[in-house]
Amino acid sequence: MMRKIGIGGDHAGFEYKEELKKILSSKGFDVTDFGPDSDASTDYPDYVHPMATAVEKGDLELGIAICGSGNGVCMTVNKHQDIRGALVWNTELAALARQHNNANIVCIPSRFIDFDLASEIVDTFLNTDFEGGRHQRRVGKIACQ
Ligand SMILES: O=C(CO)[C@H](O)[C@H](O)[C@H](O)COP(=O)(O)O
Repeated sequence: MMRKIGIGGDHAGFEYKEELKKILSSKGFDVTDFGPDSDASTDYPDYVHPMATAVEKGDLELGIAICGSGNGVCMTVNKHQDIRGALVWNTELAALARQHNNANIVCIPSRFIDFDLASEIVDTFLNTDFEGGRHQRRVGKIACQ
């Protein structure tokens, strides 16, 4: 079965989003693009809130959020109760975000890493499993009651 992935961000993430979509589709992922549809200046919450909702509902397995620093999209998606968004700038952090934190959205700072690294980060994130065990206990304690 095709894995369902979301992608979204803002104007600063637009170019990376377009290239990542092509790569992911060619690898057989079912990619939903939440926008924006151009590099015109825009506001990342308008695109990544809907993506976070889709991940929360289970309509998508994982999400990719891209803005200039990665912080804006990360702050936004982490407002959702069942989202664990991780700001990631190398492949080791991408693996740890999945292995230890069961992150379900990777947040990428397009203005601070080159595209090849962003693509490697996404590949690592999508292909690393949560380890569970002691990490499950900790992840279970993240949510506010
Ligand atoms: O929200 C951000 C900072 O956390 C993102 O990096 C945005 O992409 C950035 O703020 C956009 O900046 P711009 O000057 O409006 O292009």
